[in-house]
Amino acid sequence: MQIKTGVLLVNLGTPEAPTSAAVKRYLAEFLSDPRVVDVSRALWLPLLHGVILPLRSPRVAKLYQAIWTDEGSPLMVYSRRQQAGLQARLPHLPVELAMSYGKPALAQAVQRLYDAGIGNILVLPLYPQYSCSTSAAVFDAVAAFFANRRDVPSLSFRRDYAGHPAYISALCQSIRRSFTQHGEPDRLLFSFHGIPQRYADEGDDYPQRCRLTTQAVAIALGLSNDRYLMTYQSRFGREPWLTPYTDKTIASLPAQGVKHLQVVCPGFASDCLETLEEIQVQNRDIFLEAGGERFEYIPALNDDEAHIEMLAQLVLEMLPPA
Ligand SMILES: C=CC1=C(C)c2cc3[nH]c(cc4nc(cc5[nH]c(cc1n2)c(C)c5CCC(=O)O)C(CCC(=O)O)=C4C)c(C)c3C=C
Ligand SMILES: [Fe+2]
Ligand SMILES: [Fe+2]
Repeated sequence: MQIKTGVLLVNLGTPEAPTSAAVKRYLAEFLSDPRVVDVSRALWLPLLHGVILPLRSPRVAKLYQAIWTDEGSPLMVYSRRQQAGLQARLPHLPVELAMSYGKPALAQAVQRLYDAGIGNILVLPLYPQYSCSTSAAVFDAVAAFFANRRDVPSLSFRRDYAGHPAYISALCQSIRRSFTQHGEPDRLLFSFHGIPQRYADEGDDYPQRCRLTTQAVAIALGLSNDRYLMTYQSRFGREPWLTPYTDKTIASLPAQGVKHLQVVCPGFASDCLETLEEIQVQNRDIFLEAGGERFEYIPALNDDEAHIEMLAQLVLEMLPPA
């Protein structure tokens, strides 16, 4: 009998509504994962529930309100479109979407594949650059689902796709489109979500994976070193995160003669709070207030045809030989 294969697409997750209560539920689950915040539970959980969630949830809910669409949170809207696009492209393989935090819950998505008699699961985290705080959290959750079961299926886990030619080419297409539409900027800034510097010091190769993507795109676009920069955004908490920081760098650029800036965030498969609000609103303001003149944010790959085709290629590469 032939073993049936199914695909599990996984992204981070997002609140169910742009309300303080829904954001609190989402952040409570997300920030309780030791893969995300690894400090001692005895110290962290009282601080999280007593201080961080009550203060942060109402503030962040307002930010979500600013980007919310009629169809819901952008991250969920684009993730659903990616699932539908990939399912249409690969009609013979069931494609499930799961979120690490919130809904659709990963355990339920895996259960659906399990109930459908899938004996081979291809797990594709939608994080182009591996990090212990994201991709490894997906790995843990899939392993936890099967921890108490007798019948574990075959599993393939795509660690990341930071230098995959189809990913680099989809990014280049999107950047070229922006250059054609707005003209070539003085600088192209590649901004990636940050992680604590300590995680990298302890072995997370995320910064190397980000550099690989940036260099591959810069080479493919023929950009010389003085035409682009790479930074890290979305810092959380007090300890040092990867540098240089996106906001500080952007604030310093106009004084160096950079008046026209374009920003691309290759680490986000879908637009979300961190791109649509932090980059497109907050960092645009920082640039203009520092004397910049033109700022354009280049959208994430979202449901671009080239992105769906790239996801299909990744899945086909994971299939066992016929
Ligand atoms: C607390 C530490 C955090 C680490 C480490 C972290 C890593 C990390 N995150 C993403 C992708 C996304 N993060 C998003 C939101 C977000 N991230 C953190 C914290 C950490 N992220 C918080 C607290 C939040 C929520 C918003 C806020 O309170 O500021 C999102 C957007 C979700 C959405 O609903 O739109 C994404 C996507 C990556 C890729 C990454 C490590 C490489
Ligand atoms: Fe994050
Ligand atoms: Fe943020």
